[in-house]
Amino acid sequence: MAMTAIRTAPAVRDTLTRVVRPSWAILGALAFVTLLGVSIPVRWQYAPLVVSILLFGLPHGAIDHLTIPRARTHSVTTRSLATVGLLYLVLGGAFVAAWFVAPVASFVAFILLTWFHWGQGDLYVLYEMTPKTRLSSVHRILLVVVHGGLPMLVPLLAFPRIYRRVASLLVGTFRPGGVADIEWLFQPEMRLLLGVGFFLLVLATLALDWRRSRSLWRIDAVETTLLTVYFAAVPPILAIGVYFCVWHSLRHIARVVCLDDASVRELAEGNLKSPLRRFVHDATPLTVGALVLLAGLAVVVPSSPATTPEAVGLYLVFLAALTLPHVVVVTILDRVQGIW
Ligand SMILES: CC1=C(/C=C/C(C)=C/C=C/C(C)=C/C=C/C=C(C)/C=C/C=C(C)/C=C/C2=C(C)CCCC2(C)C)C(C)(C)CCC1
Ligand SMILES: [Fe+2]
Repeated sequence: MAMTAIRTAPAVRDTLTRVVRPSWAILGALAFVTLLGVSIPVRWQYAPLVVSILLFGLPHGAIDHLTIPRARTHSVTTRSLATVGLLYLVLGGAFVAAWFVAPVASFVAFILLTWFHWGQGDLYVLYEMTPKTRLSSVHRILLVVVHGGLPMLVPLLAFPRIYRRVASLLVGTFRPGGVADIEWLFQPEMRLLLGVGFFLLVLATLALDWRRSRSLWRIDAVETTLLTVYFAAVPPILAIGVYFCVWHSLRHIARVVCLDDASVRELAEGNLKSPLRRFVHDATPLTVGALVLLAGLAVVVPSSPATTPEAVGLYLVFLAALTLPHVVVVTILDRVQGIW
């Protein structure tokens, strides 16, 4: 069985620790106040997703065109830029077309793709935080399945009605009432089956962690428990919005910032400003480019959004289209960095 361990500079690990700890604190605090009975008005629950358009969320993918050359320490050329542009055009365009033709299947594909992608993001962080640990491929796959499954599956188990409403919003933009095709997914028997199966996978993963490395086990147990409680307690639209910004996107931004040697040096000296300024400089043009495309999508969909939930639904469809090429870039990055 293939075993992998990646090499990590201590400065990279320190940078990741700096973003991992606040993400634990923020999600933990939100879960805690929710469990105390504090409820956030529904209108405000959309705020983190709206904020993610400019902060963390959209920008985290807006440097995809620079990521692979940097990871390979090659220079960025017109050809490398054109390749990423074409990747986005073909895969992103195909996914948008798929929403028009088969909205229900596209929704399910979006959930499964996000499941993989958010899991792969966490796998990288676990590797970096425990750099001498070698993991079998089965163990890596289980970590991806569990970490991606926590945000995608726990809300389905805990808040099936809201999950269904979001599904209906996304699918309904293209085919009103189409969500009826996946009614079975929200039934108690199905959720019980998925919940039990997932719980067994969590136990198997933690058992493998324990055998392989106590520090991996500690971090994984903390993250798994935290994310389970968080997604079981916090209303899903709010929970996913905050997670997307301060967990997934922030970790990815830290990862790509650390591909730049000058930034790593500055971070080691405690200089956070310059690497951050460079990131904003690199990510701004294509964040703006993506916003223009989002505005274009709002015009061509069959029912243009008229309310905040509908606008957020359309933004999620847009993210789905960006996710496919983004996942290809991150998967190549995983390969270059020796995760797979
Ligand atoms: C480079 C480039 C560009 C840009 C790009 C970008 C900017 C990217 C980004 C990317 C991104 C930014 C991505 C993202 C992703 C995201 C995601 C993946 C999400 C998901 C989510 C979900 C799936 C959710 C859902 C839900 C809710 C919300 C609630 C309830 C429950 C549920 C779960 C259903 C352009 C095109 C301009 C051009 C070409 C090149
Ligand atoms: Fe991502």
